[in-house]
Amino acid sequence: MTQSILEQLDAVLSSRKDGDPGSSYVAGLHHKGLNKILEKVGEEAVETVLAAKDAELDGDNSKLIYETADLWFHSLVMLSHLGSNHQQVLDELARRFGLSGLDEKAARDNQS
Ligand SMILES: N=c1c2ncn([C@@H]3O[C@H](COP(=O)(O)OP(=O)(O)OP(=O)(O)O)[C@@H](O)[C@H]3O)c2ncn1[C@@H]1O[C@H](COP(=O)(O)O)[C@@H](O)[C@H]1O
Repeated sequence: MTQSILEQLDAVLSSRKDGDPGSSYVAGLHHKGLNKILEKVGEEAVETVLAAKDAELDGDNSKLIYETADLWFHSLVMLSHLGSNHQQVLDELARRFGLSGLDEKAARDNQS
């Protein structure tokens, strides 16, 4: 089975918990600890907000996409550091989507 990019990334992030902080950025973050990771998440969140404002002004979303990738990446490092992973977030979103999502699918299936 092909692994999604998030599954592959989670596996790498997890493996970096025992990695060499000198040769791996993620191992370096794990080594520095939760406060450093949270600092990065906060920093990337601010950069994402600023990029969204710029995107609204100039109509170019490329920096916004780049910064959002940085934010997602550091959020995944945070989850990994605390023993969680992306799948638990997807499960939570799926739970919220819940019945309304199933209704939409049923409506689409009925149309086809
Ligand atoms: N996807 C990423 C990724 N996205 C962003 N970053 C890093 O996140 C940092 C972004 O923070 P900044 O822009 O503030 O850059 P910085 O000034 O270098 O950061 P600080 O010194 O302030 O901490 C950069 O150093 C980026 O290289 C990433 N570093 C690694 N990965 C992936 O993570 C995996 C493991 O990486 P290593 O642990 O380095 O092997 C690899 O598969 C990589 O592809």
